[in-house]
Amino acid sequence: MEDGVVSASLLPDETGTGAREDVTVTGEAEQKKTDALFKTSLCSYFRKFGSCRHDLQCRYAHGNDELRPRPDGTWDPTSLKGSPAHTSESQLSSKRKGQEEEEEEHDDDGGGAERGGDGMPSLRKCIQDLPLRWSSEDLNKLLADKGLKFNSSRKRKHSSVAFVEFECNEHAISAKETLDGLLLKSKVLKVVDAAPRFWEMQRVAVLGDEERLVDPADSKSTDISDVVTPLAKLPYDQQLEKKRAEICQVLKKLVRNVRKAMSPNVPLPQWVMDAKLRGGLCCEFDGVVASPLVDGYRNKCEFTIGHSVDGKRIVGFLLGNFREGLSTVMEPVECRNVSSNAQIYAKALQNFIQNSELPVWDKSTNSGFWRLFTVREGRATRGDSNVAEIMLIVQVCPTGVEESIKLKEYDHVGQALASFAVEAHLPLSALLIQEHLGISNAASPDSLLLPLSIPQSAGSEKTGRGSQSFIHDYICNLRFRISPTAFFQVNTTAAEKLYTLAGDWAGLDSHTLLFDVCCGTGTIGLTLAHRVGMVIGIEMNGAAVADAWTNAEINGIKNCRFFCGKAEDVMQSLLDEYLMKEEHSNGVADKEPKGTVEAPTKFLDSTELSSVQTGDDASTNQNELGSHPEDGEKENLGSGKFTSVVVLVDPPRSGLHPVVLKLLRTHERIHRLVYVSCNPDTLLANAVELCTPSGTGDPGKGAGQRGGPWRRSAVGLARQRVKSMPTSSPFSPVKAVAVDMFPHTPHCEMIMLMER
Ligand SMILES: C[S@@+](CC[C@H](N)C(=O)[O-])C[C@H]1O[C@@H](n2cnc3c(N)ncnc32)[C@H](O)[C@@H]1O
Repeated sequence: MEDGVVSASLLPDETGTGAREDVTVTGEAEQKKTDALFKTSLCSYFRKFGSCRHDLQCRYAHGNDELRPRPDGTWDPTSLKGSPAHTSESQLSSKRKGQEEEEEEHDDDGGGAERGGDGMPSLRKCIQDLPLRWSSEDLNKLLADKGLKFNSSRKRKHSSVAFVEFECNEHAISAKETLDGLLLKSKVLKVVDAAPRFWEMQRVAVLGDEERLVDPADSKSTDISDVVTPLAKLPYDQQLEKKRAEICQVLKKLVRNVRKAMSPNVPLPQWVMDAKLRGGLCCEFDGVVASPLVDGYRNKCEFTIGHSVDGKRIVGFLLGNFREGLSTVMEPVECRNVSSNAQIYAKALQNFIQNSELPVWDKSTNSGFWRLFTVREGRATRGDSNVAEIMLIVQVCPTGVEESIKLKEYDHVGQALASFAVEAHLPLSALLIQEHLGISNAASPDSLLLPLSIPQSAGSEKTGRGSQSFIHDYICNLRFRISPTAFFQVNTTAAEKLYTLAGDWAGLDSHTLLFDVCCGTGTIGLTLAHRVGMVIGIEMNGAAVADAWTNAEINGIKNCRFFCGKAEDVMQSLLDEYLMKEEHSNGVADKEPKGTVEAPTKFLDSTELSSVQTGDDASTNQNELGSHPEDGEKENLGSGKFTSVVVLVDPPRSGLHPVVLKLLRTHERIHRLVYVSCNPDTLLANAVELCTPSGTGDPGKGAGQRGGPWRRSAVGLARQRVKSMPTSSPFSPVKAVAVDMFPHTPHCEMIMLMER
């Protein structure tokens, strides 16, 4: 869900999949060594703490000695070797080398402003009133022109401030003397010490993909609400206007990037030629649909358990990204997107944990017990804003805790939360412990989930001792079961608007075969099932697939099939199977699509659920839970009645896999595509691959341009990849709309209809 930078818990995309990539696994060490990027970046843990548990097997360099150049000959820009100062002097004599070794030592012990403390001038300076258009490169040029030496600099476009770190007082003082008061483009520069907190926040803002710069002059910006909901201070209509302008830019960029990707001898598609008539946009844009609920709209919040600045145990949000040096957690007060129920439960758990003997997770040592707290809410009926069901998930790391102590603590926390629910008259339907041993709090969907019993008096729906492992919500008049790790849109009422629009644009009828790619619990496909011949849902999370089958059953929907697997692995065979069925008059396919498994349709109790979640072979589940119902019916559904195939994709923030893009491009039966996206940047990149006409030139050409792939933007990579796309008819963007699913944050969901 939302923002890697602020807190993993609040990113729009809640795939719940994948632990951090930078976690080194011993067994992979050899393979990593052959990786061209092995040891080409500095290890952040080693840099900060002087050691790293992966030791020699770490894929990242422990200090500048170990650092290797990148395949294009450049150095990690955060390293001394990659700093502009070093680069400009790297050809220097061996005398300089001795100095460099000294620098490395400083770098490895965490150096920086701390050494400038104790009354000494800070080594981290904030330069104010710089030109807004300047990037770091412009700033570096100024520093180099003035002969100033520095370790690193950060300047974002559209910000008037920059941060520069110096190696020693002498360099810092010299920079202040040279730059403070300097007249630059009719502004007088000001150089001040960067306060550690702002330094950290700036690092986070600069490295994140959000426009979330913090003005050091604004003391209020230490407020966690500024980090979690940075737009909250703007009136809502201005937030919508800001998002509208940003989406317009994306729509313009599609035109520019497709033009750029095309070779000059290929005629421009009509939609590109018509863009001028639309003010540069690639297609009609229907603006941004407002969220029906603007405050407290989130039905899911993930709270980090950690320490406040003064060492108090807190259940709240991280001030920034730990890798960027931030591990402070602040209470979620005044975060306008968080519901009151979530705030209340967070406080309740915080009270419990403050008295617990077990430690909270410490990111610097990767040890501790209490880690993350998730609150998920479901409404009683459609349109009803009353929350009827709440699921609480407490994530812990039980490593090193005696079994009996651990179980006692589970019991205690369960009792405490259940009693609190009764006292506070709050619903409590599901209460689970998630055991997770990884370094990052992002547990994989197959981590162990233990349902705790909820006493009779707690909870509004489930009574008696025992616990269910799911909650329910309503979208477009349908009831949905939601498992702990399954994705469900966090703003339910806005999701209804999104799904309705997507369905209206898809041009559906009873002869349509609808593919719902990345279907989660089946929400989109099931809400549109009555308008099509058949829905095929594809989803990689097994628990979500089980939910989707159950949701079809709860709502009496019979024309939907859901498959568990990665779209890139299973979509081709599903298209083959279901379209082949249509071609064969008996409509029966002999084989299941390769690598796919239809999930069980039966309701799962918590034991069965955890067998799905612990990654047991889903076919075993199918066998254990009985044969697939409606087998006979399934054979009839495809028999020659589909006159159109529509694909609706709703991928995670990273967008669609190249295999899926190629399949969409090359499958001759797919003429209409509805792309639902929570990340306009990846939609843009994917649309470049889908919409650029074939014949764009030599695939090898340009491969070496602008450094290696790690230096290119997603859209730059897409322009490159489109050159190897097999000759095929391109899609044209037809119309786009955005739906504001995330008021007060910079995020926005959008839909683009593409046809050919
Ligand atoms: C943005 S959510 C959309 C879910 C659903 N359409 C909804 O609105 O509730 C993306 C979903 O894609 C799934 N997913 C991520 N990568 C996938 C892949 N490669 N193949 C299939 N599903 C994937 C995630 O598990 C998640 O459920």
